[in-house]
Amino acid sequence: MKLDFDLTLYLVTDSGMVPAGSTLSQIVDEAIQGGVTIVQLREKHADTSDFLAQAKLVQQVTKRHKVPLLINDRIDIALAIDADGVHIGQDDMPLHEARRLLGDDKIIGVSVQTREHAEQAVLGGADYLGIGACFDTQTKELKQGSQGPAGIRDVWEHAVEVSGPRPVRAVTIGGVNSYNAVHVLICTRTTRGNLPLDGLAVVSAIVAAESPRNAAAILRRQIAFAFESAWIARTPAARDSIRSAIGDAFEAARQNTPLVQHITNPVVINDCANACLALGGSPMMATDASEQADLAPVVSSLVINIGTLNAWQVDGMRAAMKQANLRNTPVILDPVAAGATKYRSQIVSEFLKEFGVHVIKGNAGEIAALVGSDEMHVRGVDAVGCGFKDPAGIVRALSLKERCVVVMTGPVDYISDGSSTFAVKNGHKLQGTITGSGCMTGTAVGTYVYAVAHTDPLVGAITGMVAINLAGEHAAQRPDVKGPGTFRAAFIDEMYNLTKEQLLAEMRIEQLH
Ligand SMILES: Cc1ncc(COP(=O)(O)OP(=O)(O)O)c(N)n1
Ligand SMILES: Cc1nc(C(=O)O)sc1CCOP(=O)(O)O
Repeated sequence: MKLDFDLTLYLVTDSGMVPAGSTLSQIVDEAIQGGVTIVQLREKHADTSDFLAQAKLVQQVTKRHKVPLLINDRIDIALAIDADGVHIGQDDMPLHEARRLLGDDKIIGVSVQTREHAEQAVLGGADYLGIGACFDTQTKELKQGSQGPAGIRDVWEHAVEVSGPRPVRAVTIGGVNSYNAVHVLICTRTTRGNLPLDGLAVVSAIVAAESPRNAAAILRRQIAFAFESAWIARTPAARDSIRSAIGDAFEAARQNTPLVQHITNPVVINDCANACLALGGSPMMATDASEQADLAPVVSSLVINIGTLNAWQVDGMRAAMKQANLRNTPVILDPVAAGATKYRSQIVSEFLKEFGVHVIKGNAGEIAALVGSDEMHVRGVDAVGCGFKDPAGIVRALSLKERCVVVMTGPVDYISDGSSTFAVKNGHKLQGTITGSGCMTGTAVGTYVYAVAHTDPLVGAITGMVAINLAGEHAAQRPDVKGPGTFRAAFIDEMYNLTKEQLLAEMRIEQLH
């Protein structure tokens, strides 16, 4: 009978990374104690006798812990030590030959890079797939480059589709670590059925870690978080109590004073800091990469605004998002003028590949650029065009593509988590006459999203939109407001003065999906 196996945290070894004074067997031992559930011995440069000797040593450890041991590429070594199975790549022995030699009781995993590879492996009877490469890696030279979580999802979805009622099992590999583990597992869930990968495969994140045991334990914690996460695809029934949830999120900010860390542009930095304070948050505007790790433990949410992008800001943004992702702190991305220049488009696409972002907030032109629609465009920082035929559908499509909540601002704001989509019809046209009102919207979302992010970032995003738009309406009605200058000050005042009762009585939201 085939051994039951658990792919949750899959350690692939590389003895070239073992630090002086340590042995591979010790590392495997520690890693299993930290939570590794399956081990693959991968010796790319060892001759047969060294490989065999290493395999025997590592097998003593895996047997002691009752964790399966697979052998990379070498069926002969697997047979010699009676390993639990093998892992083979596209250039190795064909699956049917490996199966013939090993028999049905052994585990055979196959590396796949494309839908076609996945289909062949599934139909050929692979026990699991190793889909790669997720990210760039220092561990081996990649023939085809990395696909990012969205590319891995595409292959995984196809594998699930062709494997019928009992989906094949799969992990992804390549550049995976504790910082990006949650992002990878959330972003690779299938669109239909919301099916996650079975786990993650890593080499350097454990073998080269200072403490393989701690590294494995942190990875297990992150994987468990991702499996339990409700960040996407909630059921529409959960929306019944949306109004009271919005009221609760609004109040939570006033009670808990979330620390909203911004890396934003100098044009709006002061307005955003004041808006955050007025709504009940505590603004932090630290931009340097070197201080993000120290700040991260106390940050409630992170707002990344690419308004005046430059290389050192990008470094700070990367460092901050990496830390936020490790702590599962909500990240709000404002892709200002994405689509206006190649540089911005490229940076945003790299960010969305590498980091988990929980809310994207943009105007119609920015959202069009991210979703790949030519119905709207960006001119400078403004959206131009006649509008989307189906704005709610566009927002939902981007949400499903990026696996996050998407807010599209405009005369009507559209907000979707891919499952439910809402229109927020509050707001005043004077908001469009001052610089920074869009950026303050990102701040508002960041202020409210923290409290509910782990259960429902959609609620936090809608709360931010309703609160800021009501403040705009209230400010515009004031007799002392004569135009953009007086509106700007009154806008902050009305954020400060807004009450939960007003919010609940005056919000104009409509559920569209
Ligand atoms: C779990 C897992 N997935 C993929 C691979 C890569 O295997 P392969 O394509 O055979 O490349 P090498 O490992 O031989 O460099 C893997 N080893 N494990
Ligand atoms: C062994 C291997 N296979 C890959 C694939 O894409 O199939 S990537 C890879 C190396 C993964 O190492 P690390 O976790 O250190 O990035």
